[in-house]
Amino acid sequence: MSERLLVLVRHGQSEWNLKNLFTGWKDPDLTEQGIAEAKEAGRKLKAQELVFDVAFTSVLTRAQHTLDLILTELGQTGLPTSKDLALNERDYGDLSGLNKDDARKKWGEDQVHVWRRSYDVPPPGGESLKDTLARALPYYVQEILPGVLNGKRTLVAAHGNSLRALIMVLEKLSPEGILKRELATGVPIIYRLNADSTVASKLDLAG
Ligand SMILES: O=C(O)[C@H](O)COP(=O)(O)O
Repeated sequence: MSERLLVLVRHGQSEWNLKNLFTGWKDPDLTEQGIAEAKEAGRKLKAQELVFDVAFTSVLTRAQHTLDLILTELGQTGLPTSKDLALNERDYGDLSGLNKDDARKKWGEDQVHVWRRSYDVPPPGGESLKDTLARALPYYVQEILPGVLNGKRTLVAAHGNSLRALIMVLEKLSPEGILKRELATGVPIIYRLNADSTVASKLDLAG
């Protein structure tokens, strides 16, 4: 029986994470720390003796660069990889490029938290987590999940909110449950699925 392996990893720290700017669909690369985090993610996956058959990432540089660094650490460069906008970060709309602390000063702590973590309240001109889920979930169901269920060991390098959307489905979290869920940069989460696509086991490689 194949193992139905699905590993999710958020990209390493980006230049705009470091500057504390809303990023969304803007396309900064990784910082030195982000590069180190991605390499460390690769080393952690290697220590778990994981080998992959396919990879998926977004069309944004920070996720693709993270994937490249992980695959290099694993000695698996050249792995068949699909890149799709469906896995992009949530579009932060008019907030993109603004400093998160400046936004809190302007709109208040609570409003900014609602924009960043609520399920269905979009930031001005941008996507809510629900909107993000509406484009990430069909891609997961149609492009990623069938391979996983057929034994293709799968690595997904994407973004805080596109992965929160998938995690909400995988872990059957409520809108209240996902509100509190934070994803650290460069920390792989290893899922093994049952044949019915529910989660059989989960291992978070934090720390
Ligand atoms: O797009 C961004 O700004 C970050 O990647 C994620 O932002 P968040 O922590 O506000 O969801």
